Amino acid sequence: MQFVTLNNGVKMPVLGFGVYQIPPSDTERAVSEALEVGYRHIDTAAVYKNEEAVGKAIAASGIPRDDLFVTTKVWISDAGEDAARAAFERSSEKLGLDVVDLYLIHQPFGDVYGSWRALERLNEEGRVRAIGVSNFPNDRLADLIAFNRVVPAVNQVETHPFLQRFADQEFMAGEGVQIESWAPFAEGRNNLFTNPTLSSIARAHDKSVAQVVLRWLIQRGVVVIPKSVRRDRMEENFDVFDFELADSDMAVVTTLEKGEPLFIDHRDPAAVDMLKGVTVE
Ligand SMILES: NC(=O)C1=CN([C@@H]2O[C@H](COP(=O)(O)OP(=O)(O)OC[C@H]3O[C@@H](n4cnc5c(N)ncnc54)[C@H](OP(=O)(O)O)[C@@H]3O)[C@@H](O)[C@H]2O)C=CC1
Ligand SMILES: O=C(O)C(=O)[C@@H](O)[C@H](O)C(=O)CO
Repeated sequence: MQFVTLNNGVKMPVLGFGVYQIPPSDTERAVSEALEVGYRHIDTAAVYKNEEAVGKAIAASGIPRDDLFVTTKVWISDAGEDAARAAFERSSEKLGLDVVDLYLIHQPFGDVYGSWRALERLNEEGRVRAIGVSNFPNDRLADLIAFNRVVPAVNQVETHPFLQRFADQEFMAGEGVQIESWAPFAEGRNNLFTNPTLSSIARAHDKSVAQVVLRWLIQRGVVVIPKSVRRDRMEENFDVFDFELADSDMAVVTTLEKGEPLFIDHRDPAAVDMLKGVTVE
C-alpha cells in the first residue's frame, strides 16, 4: 500500500474502501471481505447508517487497530459545536472505536464553524487523529482556514475522469489540504466503464477501466475510496500497484473533462434544500 502524509504527519492509505449505499444488512459482509482482500482504509459516514456494521466487521477481523485507517463524517443535522461533539460520540460508539483516524464535516452547510471547533477539540484530545472536510468549494475552504487554528487535513470531493479538479487540487495543495476523491468511477455514470478512451488505455496495459481510473487518480496524488459489494471487483480495484500509466495516458484522460458535477452542485442553493432533507437517524 502507498500512503500520503497529511498536514499533521498522519499517514493515510491512498486506496480505501467506500461504503455509501451499501445497505446496513450487507455492510458487515462487504467490509469483512474488503479487509480479507487487503483494504485497511474504510470510508463511512453517520448518514450512511452503516457505521455499526463497519464496526462489527473491524472487530471480527482481528486486524491490529494501528493497521487500520477509518474515516467517518458528521452530517448537516448535527452541525454546531455541541451537536457535532455528540454526533462524534454516537459514531465512535457505533464503530466500536475510541479513536477515529479521520473525522470530516460532511457538507459545507449549517454551523460549520461550530462543528470545526468540536473537531479541533476532538483532535486535541486524541479522539480523532486528523480532521477535515468534504464537499467544500475552494472559497469556503479558504474561509475556514483563515479563521481557524487547524487547517483541514483533507477535502473529500467528487473527483473522476469527467470532473478532474486539477485547479482545485492545486489550490488545496497550496493550503496543505489533501484532496480525496469520492465516486472515483462516477458511480458508472456517462458509461464510464465502457468509455472508449479509458478502454483503449486499459487494453494497452492489460488492465480494466476501473483499474486505469484508480491508477490515474493515485498517480495524480488523489486518495481514492472505490465502493463495490462484489468481492471480484474489490480485488480488481485493489490490484492497481503493479503498473504505471505513461505521461501520454495521463494526458489523454484529461480530454474527458465535462466541467461540472454529475451528482450535486454544492454552489447551487437547491443542493442545501435537498441535503437538508436527508436524515441521519
Ligand atoms: N463525501 C461525500 O459526499 C461522498 C462520499 N462518497 C464516498 O466515496 C465512496 C465511493 O463513491 P461511490 O459513490 O460509492 O461510487 P463509485 O464511483 O465508487 O462507484 C461505485 C459503483 O461502481 C460499481 N463498481 C465498483 N467497482 C467496479 C468495477 N471494478 N467494475 C465495474 N463496476 C464497479 C459499483 O457496483 P457494485 O457495488 O455492484 O460492484 C457501484 O455501482 C462511497 O462509497 C463513499 O464512501 C460517495 C459519495 C459522496
Ligand atoms: O454519499 C455521501 O457521502 C453524500 O454526501 C450524499 O450522497 C448524501 O449522503 C445523500 O444521500 C444524497 O442524496
